[in-house]
Amino acid sequence: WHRRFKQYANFPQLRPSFIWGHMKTIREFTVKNNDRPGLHIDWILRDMVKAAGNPSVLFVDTRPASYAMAVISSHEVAEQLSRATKQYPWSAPKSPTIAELVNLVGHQSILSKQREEWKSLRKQYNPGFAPRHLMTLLPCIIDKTEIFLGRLDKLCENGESFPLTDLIISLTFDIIGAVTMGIDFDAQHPNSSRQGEFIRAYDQLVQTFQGRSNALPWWCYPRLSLKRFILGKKVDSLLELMIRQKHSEEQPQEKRSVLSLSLQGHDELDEQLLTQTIDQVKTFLFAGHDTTSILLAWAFYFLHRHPEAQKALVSELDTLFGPESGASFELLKQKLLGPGGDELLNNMTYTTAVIKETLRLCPPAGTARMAPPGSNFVVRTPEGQELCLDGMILYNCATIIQRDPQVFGDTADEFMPERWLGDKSGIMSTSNDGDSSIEEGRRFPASAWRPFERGPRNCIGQDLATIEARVIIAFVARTYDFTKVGLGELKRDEKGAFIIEQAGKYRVKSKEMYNTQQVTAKPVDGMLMTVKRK
Ligand code: HEM
Repeated sequence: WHRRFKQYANFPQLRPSFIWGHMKTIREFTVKNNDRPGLHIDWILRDMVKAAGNPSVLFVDTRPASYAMAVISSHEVAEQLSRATKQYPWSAPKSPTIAELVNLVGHQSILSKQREEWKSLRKQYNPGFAPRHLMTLLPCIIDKTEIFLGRLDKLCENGESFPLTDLIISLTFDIIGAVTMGIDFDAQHPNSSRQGEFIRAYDQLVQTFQGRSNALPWWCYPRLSLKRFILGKKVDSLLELMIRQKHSEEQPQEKRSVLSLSLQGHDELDEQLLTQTIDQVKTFLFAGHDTTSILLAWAFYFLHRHPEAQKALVSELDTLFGPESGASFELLKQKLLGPGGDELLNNMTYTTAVIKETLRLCPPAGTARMAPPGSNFVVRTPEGQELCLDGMILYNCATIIQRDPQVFGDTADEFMPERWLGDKSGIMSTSNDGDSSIEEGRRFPASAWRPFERGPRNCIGQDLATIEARVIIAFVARTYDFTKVGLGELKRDEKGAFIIEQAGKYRVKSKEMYNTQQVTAKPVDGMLMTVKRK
């Protein structure tokens, strides 16, 4: 109890219980939100931070079930964790809670490795994410998008509602499968029972994470953990077969795929290389499809809800690609793959602002770090307090940070892509490490937008994700109209028209959409929609 009531006693916090720390508080705040079952932990933490008077660091004690935690809700403090420092040249160490994902990403994953081991992996895979190389992936992205459009057309014909996130997950999985391994997983096969064994096993594995907090240890749910373990092993053995096959091919075509980069320079595929490769491939497959699909599902919902944003987006696409390309897949494909295609993509400023604003409001992922006990890792809060974070899990809560009214003003909770338009310095850039001030050409401090996190351990796939998102939006936004069904459905007046409320958005019929936890933050009902051709 010394630790509970002495070590972190000076930290801003809600009143802890003698035995359960803040576990009971979390439960109380969860119950207060029981009209939103399965609500993502970020929203519970947001309420707790508000109740504590909005401190930039909130102490949340989840011992004995897990660790003591510092919830970071200020971009200035978040930046002190993610930047390179003398003490931590590659930013503060990753949190041990990442071990919960071991069946999904493996023990050797680039996500969890530290120091030199991580650095050499990052160096190994960087060439696969260089901007010039990414542009060579455009034909593949477009081919897979064509299959997706075919699936949307079928849904237009039958008028049935469907979870948009699932449909996009199959698309982004097909893309990342091709990019990572040079393999066509055919995840978009219309008949799911005829999909390959790998896709089915993988899907079952991901399902075991539904509705679970990643912060609790495996022994809190032993049966589920066993199921995860078995499915994880099955996925590994299927990947092993594919990797062996690729290794035996004389000349891999995709020289910069994650798989080729893993095997480069190795004639022998020994056990160590095999395990290492399986783990990296698994990591990229997961990190590379799930988050991007969440981004797109929310982006289409926001556009459905915000008619002015939808109009501005369509107008940009018409201006850049020509209005006739809105109804013709081939024409748009030619423009994107023809000379100047990359420039057109780069000029999709409004589309990029839509992506940026979606990721601000609904960040699919975040980062958790840990300051080892005795490391004397001290941060300075904007309030001028110095806090030693030793022994704590440090959670940069992007959902809170990116909705900070001190940065984004009264409209912090509103979807307003325009807010990014005056921002001249590299609209998606997360590379100016360590800077939490407002530099020239920016309207907001760079560190206040961190869906890909920042610093040396920022997301390696961020440019790929935004290229994918731009291409998919370009093909979809002028051809299809999505309509939300169920939660977050829009209200109509007696003439059947949607009703505008303040901030230029349509009013919802009853309850707002929200995110739930499934490793990442996913729309609770999978974003149930119907779709029509315009
Ligand atoms: C909208 C899409 C995406 C979002 C929001 C996102 C977000 C993030 C975040 C927050 C991190 C830091 C995680 C941590 O510190 O634990 C991260 C790391 C990572 N992401 Fe992404 N990501 C996206 C897309 C992708 C894609 C497309 C790929 C792969 C092709 C990818 C691969 C990775 C990898 C390998 C890391 C670990 C990097 C390292 O530690 O060096 N991500 N991502």
